[in-house]
Amino acid sequence: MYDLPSLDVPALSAVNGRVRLPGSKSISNRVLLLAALCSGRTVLHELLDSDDTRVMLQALRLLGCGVALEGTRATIDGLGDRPRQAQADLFLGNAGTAMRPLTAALAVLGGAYTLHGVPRMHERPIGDLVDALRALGCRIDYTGQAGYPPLTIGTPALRLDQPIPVRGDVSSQFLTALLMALPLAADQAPAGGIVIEVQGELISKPYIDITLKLMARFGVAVQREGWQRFTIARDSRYRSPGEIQVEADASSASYFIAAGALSTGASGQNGLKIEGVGLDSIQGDIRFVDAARQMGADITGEPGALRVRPGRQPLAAIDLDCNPIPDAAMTLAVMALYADGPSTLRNIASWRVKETDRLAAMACELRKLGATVDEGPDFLRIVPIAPGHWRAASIATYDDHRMAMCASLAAFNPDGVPVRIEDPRCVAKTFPDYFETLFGIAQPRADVPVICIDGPTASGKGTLAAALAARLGWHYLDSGALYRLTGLAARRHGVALDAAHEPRLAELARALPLRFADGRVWLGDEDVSEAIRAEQAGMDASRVSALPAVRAALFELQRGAARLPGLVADGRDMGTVIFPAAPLKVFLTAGVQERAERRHRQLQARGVSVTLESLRADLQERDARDQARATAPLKPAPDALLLDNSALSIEQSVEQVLAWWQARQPF
Ligand SMILES: Nc1ncnc2c1ncn2[C@@H]1O[C@H](COP(=O)(O)OP(=O)(O)OP(=O)(O)O)[C@@H](O)[C@H]1O
Ligand SMILES: Nc1ccn([C@H]2C[C@H](O)[C@@H](COP(=O)(O)O)O2)c(=O)n1
Repeated sequence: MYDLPSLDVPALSAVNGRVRLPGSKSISNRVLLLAALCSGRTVLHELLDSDDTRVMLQALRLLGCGVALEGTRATIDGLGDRPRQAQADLFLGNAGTAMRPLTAALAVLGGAYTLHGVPRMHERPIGDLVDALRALGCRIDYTGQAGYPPLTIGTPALRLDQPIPVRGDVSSQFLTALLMALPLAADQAPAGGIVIEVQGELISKPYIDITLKLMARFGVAVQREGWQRFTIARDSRYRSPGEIQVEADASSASYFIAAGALSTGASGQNGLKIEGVGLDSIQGDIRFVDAARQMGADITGEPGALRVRPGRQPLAAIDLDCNPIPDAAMTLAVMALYADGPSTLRNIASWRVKETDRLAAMACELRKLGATVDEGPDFLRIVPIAPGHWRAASIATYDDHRMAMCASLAAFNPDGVPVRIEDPRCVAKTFPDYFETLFGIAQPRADVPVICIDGPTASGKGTLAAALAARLGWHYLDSGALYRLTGLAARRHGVALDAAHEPRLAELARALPLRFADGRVWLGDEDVSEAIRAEQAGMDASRVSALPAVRAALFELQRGAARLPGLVADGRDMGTVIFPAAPLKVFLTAGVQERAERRHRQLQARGVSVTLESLRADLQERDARDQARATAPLKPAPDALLLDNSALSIEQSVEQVLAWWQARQPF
């Protein structure tokens, strides 16, 4: 996950290959609660690991459930045969799929509970659900603003003989919450069962369908009359199905379907396989496929998977009632930017009470990209952006995961402008590794951005480059480590480090069995992290690096390190030979005495005893060799910016380079 203030997504041209998506949020939190409410043990496979499921899991633990988590597999021992905690304070973040159903379940069961969340959760209405619960005898009080969390829950005196009215036109989660909670009171039901009557036109019906299908898996079959009347039989009781496989998230699939549809060029033609969710999904957002097809996407179903290829381009404009797919419809809003005319997304008033007011947020952010957008009370009309008119924009995400994921689709613009995503961490709500997943299958429209840091020994290149990479969320290439590893491999094989053995040394370099993992460097089975940092290893590296065949052998490996979203590379020839087209090259220097002292302090800290004088001499010898060699000598690229950091702190050097980088950005 990118835990950064912002993430710059370079312009993208295509996606291809295969992608496996995390589990559905809607299914994950429903099955977690159902597993908690039944007797026996339920094993949930491919459960989503995200902010919203984490708050649910923590709440279930506090209520007394057995919860064991192993990767994406959760084992839940339900409260049907375990003592339930009669009191608990439950923090539910911004998870509507936890707040609403837990409110209903605990209000029906009774106890002394407090339910609260992040400030935005306290702005998301829950009054219609609370009214319905109070009408059947539940005791619920608001501790803040009436109609909104936080809430306290007491012990009910249930009256189940009359139909329970609930509004269906604000959020379908209120009905879902009642449906999942009321089987807990089935033993007190009248002979005809417990009846729920929906008032107003029910929105987001497919989500109710998921609820009913999952309740049936747990042994409770609800009788449905249209979308107005639901009856829970008197003998209803939750029973564990034993195991449940959670489908991949159909809403998350929408971003990859859109990316596949927007792909251009040969690399996108083979398409993208989206694994974990197929056309037979129980999730309502699978209907996004129909909308995307209507716009021209070429989507085929495979067992448990979808395949998307670019179809019609530009996409066809649409005019659609998006009520059944409120979440995935946000993806259509961005696809509309690439259409052949204005698109209208209707019946999306529920967007206003989601993680943010999504109607206002989407309109505002699409305009930043250059679109003309009309925002109505319950619709958006989006005029596409003509090629040549896309603007590089810094997109605000409003702590809303879907805003961030939608915004990334603007990177497929034909003008090749990058897009900046503010607070990319918000995707943790449903898809913590969204950007890593996208970058893993996306092709950049042009070269991946690279910042080169070259300079003499101990000038601080590695320290600066690693810090820059962390600040930007980019990859980091320590090219010196490759020469150090080659020198070490040669010593291990007894090969002399001289020109007479150049072909053999090049062979070793080409076949280095290297692995970088968890900050450690491995050569075959040996952890050589310390060994390659010895001063002798630096000197050996300097020797083998003077040989052209060795340099040639390591060329492709270094070039291949330039991966999305960007690379910071440090060495001697990053700017001159490996990445000559890099948009920012820095030649980092410091006085020789300063560098010798830094290295001296560094070695002392590692417990290595060496004199300052000998270090200084070694350093000068190494620099002289690196500068004098015929191939790729150490020297600044003609377009490099010089940075003498003798009198700068590490942080000052980092800020300086970031300022140079930012000055080159269009945002
Ligand atoms: N601006 C700075 N001010 C003070 N100390 C620094 C500065 N930059 C780096 N250092 C320190 O200098 C030491 C050498 O830095 P580093 O190892 O990053 O240099 P390098 O150029 O990558 O070296 P090499 O050429 O051997 O790879 C480290 O201990 C680092 O913390
Ligand atoms: N791009 C590079 C990187 C390193 N070398 C050589 C020259 C150095 O003396 C030696 C060790 O590098 P360090 O780890 O100290 O950065 O490797 C090179 O020629 N080209």
